[in-house]
Amino acid sequence: MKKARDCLLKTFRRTFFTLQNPKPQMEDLPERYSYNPVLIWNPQVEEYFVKAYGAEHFSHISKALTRPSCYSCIRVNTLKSTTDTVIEKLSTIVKEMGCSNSENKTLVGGDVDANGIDLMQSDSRRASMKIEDEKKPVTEKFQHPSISRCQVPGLDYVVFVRGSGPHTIDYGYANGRPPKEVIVSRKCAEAVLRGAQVYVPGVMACSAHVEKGDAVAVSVAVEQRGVDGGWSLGITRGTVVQGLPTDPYHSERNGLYIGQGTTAMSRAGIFRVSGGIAVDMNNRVFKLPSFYDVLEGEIFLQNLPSIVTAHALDPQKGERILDMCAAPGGKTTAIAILMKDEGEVIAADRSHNKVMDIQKLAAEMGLSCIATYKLDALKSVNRNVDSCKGTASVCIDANDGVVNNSSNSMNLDNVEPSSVTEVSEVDKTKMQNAKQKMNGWRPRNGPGRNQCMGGRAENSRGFAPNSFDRVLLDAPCSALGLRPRIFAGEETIASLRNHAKYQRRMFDQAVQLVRPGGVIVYSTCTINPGENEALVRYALDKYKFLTLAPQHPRIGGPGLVGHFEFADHFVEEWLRPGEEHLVQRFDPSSPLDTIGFFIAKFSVGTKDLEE
Ligand SMILES: C[S@@+](CC[C@H](N)C(=O)[O-])C[C@H]1O[C@@H](n2cnc3c(N)ncnc32)[C@H](O)[C@@H]1O
Repeated sequence: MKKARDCLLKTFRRTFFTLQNPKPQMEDLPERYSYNPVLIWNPQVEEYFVKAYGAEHFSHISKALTRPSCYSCIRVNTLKSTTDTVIEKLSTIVKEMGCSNSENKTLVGGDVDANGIDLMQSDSRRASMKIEDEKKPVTEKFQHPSISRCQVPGLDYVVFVRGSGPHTIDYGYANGRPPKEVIVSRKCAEAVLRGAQVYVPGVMACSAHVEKGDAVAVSVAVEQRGVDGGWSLGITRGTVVQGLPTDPYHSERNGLYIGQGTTAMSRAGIFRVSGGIAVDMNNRVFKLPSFYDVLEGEIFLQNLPSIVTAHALDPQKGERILDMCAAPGGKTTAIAILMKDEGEVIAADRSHNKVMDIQKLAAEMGLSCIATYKLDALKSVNRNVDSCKGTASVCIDANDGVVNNSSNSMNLDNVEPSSVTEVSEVDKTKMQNAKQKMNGWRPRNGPGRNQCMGGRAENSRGFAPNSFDRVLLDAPCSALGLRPRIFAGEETIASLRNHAKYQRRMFDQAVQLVRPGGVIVYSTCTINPGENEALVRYALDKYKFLTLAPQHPRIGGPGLVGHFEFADHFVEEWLRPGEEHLVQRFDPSSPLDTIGFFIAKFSVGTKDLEE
């Protein structure tokens, strides 16, 4: 009887186990061990975007968002170097990295953008360059084939380095034996797809018996809808992966393998230590050369649309420019370089640490026309300094501990006597407090690294109305244009509308700060028309003295014309016919292969007639 029961149990276990853990079919494997994600959206947001773009176009955008651009875009600091020199230096670096030309060519998208502009030198041009090799200048001879100069007029200081992908990777699945695995968080995976390594905090789960030096297949666990309707990651950090369907998120991780790497520590180490590289990614689905920490001060890695934004602002030498949401300073430094470091670029941001980042970048790039301030963009206007061209601010200088009230700490020589703000008793007390605080901090902070403000960011209390020639509002946004993105479910219609409200309030401040005859440029890195075209509609309808201005260069596509009616009957108005060609919309699914981005440029007419 017992024998029969044992036998039955055995059969049951075998059957049950097989059902639970079906042997993977060989034909299923390429699909499982690949990178082919489907972006998850909130259903109402998806419906809204399908209405805006059409179903087919939106599915292309969704797909493009899951992948990184096929090239790195590098802006040369023309005040410190030349494009030729940078191309030569990068060629040496890329050669040392061992990137072969054939690899770099494989899956790179088209070179020609929607407007027919050849962004990079075409293959035929490269081929003819080889024939002409003897006659070429020295730089071109040393130019690596994956490196090219931007062909857009005015952007010849922009350099592209091609990457490649998606590559099919053999993860070593053999005879029903799955490879050792590491599962990482989504944020970690997105960084890896951009070229980063897997760091310890990003590892969620790992196979048993993983030792340092093991080859592992790296996949990503993406948030899933919970019973409460919210999104969560249902993996306890440290979970053991067995390569079986009983593993957490086993089926959900089909097609979410981002590459193979070598563990830099054992499984026990990964979950014991708090930092460091966990997996050295040496076989990636997307291969993009990483230029982190390379040619510091000479180059800046920046998305092409961000570079174009600085051009759209068209800053002129000697002008006073405000960058309202400036950190980490990519566009601020691009603007300062276009002004040949002559004039005044005020870079403000809400976050103290981020302001420090701008200072550091400006110092690295050797730019002295940039003054940084900690300031909430929603409180940028200070009517109490209306005769003043500067800012009412509490200046804290870590180098000498002196705390003063200044109108322009960067360049007092340029400030007219009438613009120096009088110091009230309240301000004096505040400054005294700040000074005491500062003295307490000084020993810890040491001397500052920035040429003007030392180790602390200066607090601004706002700027006088009409005190800037040009204002850039590169607004905080839903960032739904950033790539690569593996998950987009967190944004709802309500959260998208909140971003739009916040941006309108900031824009209202920008309008007050720019002088009549000046320029405002508004930009976002989102594909959401509510934060783009709808902001333009709001601006043009509310401020009759604003007009859309043409932008140069213009390499993005047209904006969206029309409107959308939400379930609560709120109607969101976009552009009107004729306006679409005055804005630039960078579509991630276009051959330009950039992030999703939007730029609008406004000319400011005579305000007093309309106000
Ligand atoms: C899109 S990023 C700016 C990127 C920057 N322009 C660049 O090119 O490097 C938006 C910035 O807005 C800042 N921010 C968000 N809310 C703000 C506010 N109320 N006032 C000022 N800055 C704000 C964030 O800290 C963030 O650095």
